[in-house]
Amino acid sequence: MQVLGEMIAVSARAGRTTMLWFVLLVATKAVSVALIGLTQRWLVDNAIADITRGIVAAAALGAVAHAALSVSAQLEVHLRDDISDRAEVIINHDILAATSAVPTIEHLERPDYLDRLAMLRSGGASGTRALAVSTQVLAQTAASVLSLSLSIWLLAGVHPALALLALAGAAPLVLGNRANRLVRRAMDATSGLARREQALHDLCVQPVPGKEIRTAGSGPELSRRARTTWDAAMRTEVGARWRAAAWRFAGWTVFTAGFTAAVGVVAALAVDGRASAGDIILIITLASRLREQITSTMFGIVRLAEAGRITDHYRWLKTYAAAHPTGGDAAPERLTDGITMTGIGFTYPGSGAPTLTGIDLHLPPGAVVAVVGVNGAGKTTLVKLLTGLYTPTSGSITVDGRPLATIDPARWAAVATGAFQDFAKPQLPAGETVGIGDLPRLHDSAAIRTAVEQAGATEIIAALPNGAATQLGRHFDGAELAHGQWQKLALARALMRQRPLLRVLDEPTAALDPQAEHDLFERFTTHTRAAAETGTVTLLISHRFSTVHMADHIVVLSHGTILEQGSHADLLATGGEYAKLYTMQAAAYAP
Ligand SMILES: Nc1ncnc2c1ncn2[C@@H]1O[C@H](COP(=O)(O)OP(=O)(O)OP(=O)(O)O)[C@@H](O)[C@H]1O
Repeated sequence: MQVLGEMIAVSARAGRTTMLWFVLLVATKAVSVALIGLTQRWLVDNAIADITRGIVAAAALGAVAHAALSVSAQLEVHLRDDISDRAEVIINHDILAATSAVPTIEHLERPDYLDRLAMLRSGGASGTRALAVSTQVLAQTAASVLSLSLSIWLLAGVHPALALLALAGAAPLVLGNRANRLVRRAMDATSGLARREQALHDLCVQPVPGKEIRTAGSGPELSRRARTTWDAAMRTEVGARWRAAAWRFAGWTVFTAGFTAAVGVVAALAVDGRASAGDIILIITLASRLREQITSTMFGIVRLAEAGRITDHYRWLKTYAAAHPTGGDAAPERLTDGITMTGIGFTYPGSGAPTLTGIDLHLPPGAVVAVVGVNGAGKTTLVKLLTGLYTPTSGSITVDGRPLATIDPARWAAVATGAFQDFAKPQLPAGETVGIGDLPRLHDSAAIRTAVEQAGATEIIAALPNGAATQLGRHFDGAELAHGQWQKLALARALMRQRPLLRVLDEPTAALDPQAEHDLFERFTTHTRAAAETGTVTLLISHRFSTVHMADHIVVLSHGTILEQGSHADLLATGGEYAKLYTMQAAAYAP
């Protein structure tokens, strides 16, 4: 019932008046078929009885019924598509809003969420279109049922046994429904495989991974895996389709047997003189239309079932978003006490082992804190918790003594900024690529210039044919940049907010050479200390110790726990893990 309510609500939002006109049209079409059968009977009976006025009236009424049928059939398609197009825009907007409304990114890494999103976005009749057209299909199906019922009622008027055609007619509906359920279940069961195949396919055909795949010569193996995955999905789907076809065939066999029997009954009645010539015409007209009426009813039910499935995913997404309410307190304007993590533990959803355990860490205001550790130690995960992209499984994070959980995620995001190792390459004009780092100043060219300068990207913009106005990226025939140049722009984006409370730099310079990284961080730390009145905490993750040693405080992570922490000098003096790694790297870089 809720699914039905959701379908109707979407169409009402797309156009209430157009929808009412549409319902009126399909009802007219449904009644026209019965009227055509009746007028033909009157016409024939009046012609045999030689009643001129009756012939004229039946012919006129028949002509009106035919005209109503063809006009409503034409307009029906136009109105249905018009409402569906508008509804589809609304649905897509809702999906995007529901996806981006969730302040954490957990859902974007959850397979069940991605499966539902993939099914919704699959396009065509099995995606959002199915929902967009659902109310119109509902009205059309109701009209088909009405038309079918009128036909059966008229048939029963000639002889009650002819009403049994309804039973025969129900067979394709019932068995067809069973067939559709089979196919639907198979499609749901294979959506994960389809996503896996798509991921393998993308690896082979997209330019960035394609380079690596071709050099390694792993293309044939990946294609083989994609094919195996595809075959497995297809086997399940094709098997289900064959079984569904068998059920449909059985349904139509029952109907054909019933139709043959009905023709036999009418022939016997005519021989006995209990049926008029008009009755015979009526029976033939209606019975021949029965097949079309049953087909459209069945087709309508299939599409409604599909729409129900899609509506269910759509409602799930909206409920998921609603379960992550936004709102909360304002973030402080400046930090006086800093950010504190107490007893933090974190396990990724669906993962058995914790990634972080027992993290106790104080990030003082105005400090530059570096986090080091081997790959997989949990550095990025720590950043995800501090920026609010994930919620800790245990423990608490406080900002100037206030729990981060009570601060509005959107307002916390507005005072945090970050540059990440897996940075985005927004294909926008160069200035906007940087400006989106602080939306209110998207077109503030002075602010953009400053951020670009601090990120050491001035020369990159200057070399573009139209400077900051140059469209970037190949998707839109724009200028393409080198990977490291894109990374510098990502860094500039993170610098758009000049006075954040938290600035996260998660290996944002991995594509730069060590000297460039060193110079950049020197500028950064100077800048952060200059902005001391805001108390900005800068959290820096880097594998390069020549950069790390500039930090005020260094945290060494290992297997999700803090191994040691202190200043560069303290840690060297302790002679622990940090001292070992630092000495090793210094020796490797020594001339
Ligand atoms: N989305 C995720 N779902 C499940 N596990 C994850 C996810 N992201 C990371 N992990 C796991 O968490 C652990 C820590 O990952 P994290 O990215 O925090 O490490 P890191 O120290 O930043 O590593 P690197 O230096 O390579 O960037 C890894 O074992 C990784 O497999």
